[in-house]
Amino acid sequence: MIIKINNLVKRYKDVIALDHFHMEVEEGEIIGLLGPNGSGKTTAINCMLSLLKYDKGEIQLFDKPMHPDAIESKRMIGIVPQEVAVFYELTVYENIDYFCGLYVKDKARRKQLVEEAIDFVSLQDFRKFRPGKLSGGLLRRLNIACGIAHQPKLIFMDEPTVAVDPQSRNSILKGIRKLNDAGATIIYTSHYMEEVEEICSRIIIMDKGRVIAEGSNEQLKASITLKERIDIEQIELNEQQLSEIKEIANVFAVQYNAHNLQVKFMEGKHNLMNLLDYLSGHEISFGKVYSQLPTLNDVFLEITGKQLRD
Ligand SMILES: Nc1ncnc2c1ncn2[C@@H]1O[C@H](COP(=O)(O)OP(=O)(O)OP(=O)(O)O)[C@@H](O)[C@H]1O
Repeated sequence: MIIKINNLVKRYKDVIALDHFHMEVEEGEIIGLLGPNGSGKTTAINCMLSLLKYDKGEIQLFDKPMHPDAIESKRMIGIVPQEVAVFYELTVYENIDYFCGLYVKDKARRKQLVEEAIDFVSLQDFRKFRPGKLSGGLLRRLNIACGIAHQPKLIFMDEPTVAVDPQSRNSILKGIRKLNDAGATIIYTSHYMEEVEEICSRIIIMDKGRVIAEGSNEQLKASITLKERIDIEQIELNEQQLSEIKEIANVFAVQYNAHNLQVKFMEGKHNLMNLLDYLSGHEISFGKVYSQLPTLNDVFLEITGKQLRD
């Protein structure tokens, strides 16, 4: 087991940042830690890395208890922090070389690793640039190169795509898959559900310091009642029509305001057809119609009653 966490509790005075948090990670997984701002993702990572003291619980990395002096374990870990953490007076090459040098003392080996990291994040043309001259997306890529140059087995990435342009974001996500293909286990925190859906083999959803659901993207979506959501714009309905729509097969929730209708369906077939049949049978006119499958936001909403993102 690469990570095993039991009953982790972390308080900041009155705030419970982690409330009996648990997590188990096997080699080769890409785990998505998904939760709204303040749900405890960064605190969980910082506790795992022994950067933060915690009040209660056990943390094992690589089957050994984790503590601040666990040098052997730390050598096998790469960290890409949320805030870009590089030296502005060093060049791209020197930054990566510095971070790699914390773990790899052999100069020839390090040179090779630094070159590989530069290739990996496609910063070949910028190796002599200082960070101040790089765009936001390139800086993020440098941040990643600094975290992974020593070829760690376990990589923590804390919101690596915040504030990057779509092109850099795609290249970061592609890079994460490549690292995983090369054997790294990855813990990826985000509040962007689309990214987590795209790259994670398993997703752990957090709220208020607790794990509220976990599983693959498909398992999580299968676990909720909602299976299809139909939105209809520019529609005029009276109370009676609304209660009749509630009686259509598989409907379990109906919302209507400002001439917009949203109908939620549980498992079943022909939902759109049944709804449109009802509307045409009652000569009700309407504008655009959208049918959507559930998202991870729906999973979060059904469990907590609130949106994943504000
Ligand atoms: N140094 C600190 N002092 C006091 N409270 C803190 C501190 N760091 C975090 N918290 C609180 O702990 C809770 C968890 O915060 P944390 O940063 O771990 O969440 P997060 O899920 O990583 O959020 P974000 O997506 O915004 O980074 C929040 O209520 C936060 O306000």
